Amino acid sequence: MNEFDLIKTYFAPLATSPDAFGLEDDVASLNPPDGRQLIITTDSLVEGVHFLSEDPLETVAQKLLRVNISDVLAKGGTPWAAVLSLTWPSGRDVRQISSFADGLKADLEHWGISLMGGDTTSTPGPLMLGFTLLAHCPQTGPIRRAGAKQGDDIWVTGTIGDGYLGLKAARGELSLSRPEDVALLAWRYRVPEIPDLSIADLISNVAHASADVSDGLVADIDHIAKASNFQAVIALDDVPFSSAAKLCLEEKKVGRLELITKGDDYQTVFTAPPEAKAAILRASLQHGLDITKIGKIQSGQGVLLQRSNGATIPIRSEGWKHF
Ligand SMILES: Nc1ncnc2c1ncn2[C@@H]1O[C@H](COP(=O)(O)OP(=O)(O)OP(=O)(O)O)[C@@H](O)[C@H]1O
Ligand SMILES: Cc1ncc(C[n+]2csc(CCOP(=O)(O)O)c2C)c(N)n1
Ligand SMILES: [Mg+2]
Ligand SMILES: [Mg+2]
Ligand SMILES: [Mg+2]
Repeated sequence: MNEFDLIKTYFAPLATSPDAFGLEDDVASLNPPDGRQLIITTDSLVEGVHFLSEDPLETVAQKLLRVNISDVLAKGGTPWAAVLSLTWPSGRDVRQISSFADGLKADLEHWGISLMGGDTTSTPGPLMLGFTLLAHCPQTGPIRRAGAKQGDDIWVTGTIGDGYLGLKAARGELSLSRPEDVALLAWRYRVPEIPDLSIADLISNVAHASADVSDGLVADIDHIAKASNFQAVIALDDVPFSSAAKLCLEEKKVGRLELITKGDDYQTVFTAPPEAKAAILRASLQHGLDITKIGKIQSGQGVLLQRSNGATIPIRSEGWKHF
């Protein structure tokens, strides 16, 4: 199958918007929906850096979408259209593109995203995937990292640390008294859990500042603190962990500090004024969103960690850095 057959067979069916011209032209066109503002983000995945060579490509495709969708949701945006850049290793069986396309289709459909175009190349190096996601948000614009106010509560969706533990699990470096939890964690690494679409409206309606967690909970809260020129206090006892992560803590396979600093979570962390609490809990109940209050914004700089005895200590974590 040559490059053009491949695009026609696997990617053209994912171009559901007529403005993608069936992936048979030099460009696609876009008009944001009436009354909405266009937002754009891009994140790449590289074999051996973001996923393991032996990971099924169906899950790699889902991870590729989710690491991008998490940025958009955290800004109060609705995912809409996307561009895919595929750099295929010359030594990898091209038939694997079929599983990649299956994973892509599942998540594109789930999130209502049309593929608008892309690029296909080969390389003597590792598999590299670039994904650019276009989305729309209210005319008031995306919720920024800057904007947190003194007295805001800090909230986080889902649970923290499964991606980090899942990498150990996927590498065969984790054993637990419940082996099914090892398998579950490896799955979480390959297909990160991200909040439901309903988080976008909640963020738009109540958040002063917001970001997704990718580099690490502490580092990403620090981004908000820095951009907003305030200090964040995280109550360590309140950070939500999955039952598998709790088992890892009980069986001393990991420490809580590792879980909150290592990243690969893709949940949303946001700040909101205390009076928004009722609306947040209502949305959480109404949409089945899992949202936990984990801290406060106050005057000062950086991030403090509040221990069980109430004492606060500064915590510095740069999070994941490529160089
Ligand atoms: N090579 C680049 N060229 C232009 N802008 C870039 C480049 N790399 C990053 N940026 C921009 O820098 C800012 C921060 O990017 P970063 O990738 O750290 O954010 P993120 O996607 O939220 O985090 P993560 O990559 O860990 O998911 C964004 O505005 C991003 O568009
Ligand atoms: C094989 C393997 N080793 C390490 C990690 C951990 N990791 C890689 S990049 C990243 C931050 C987000 O990426 P970026 O900043 O590029 O968007 C994290 C936490 C992984 N996922 N897979
Ligand atoms: Mg990025
Ligand atoms: Mg990102
Ligand atoms: Mg981000």
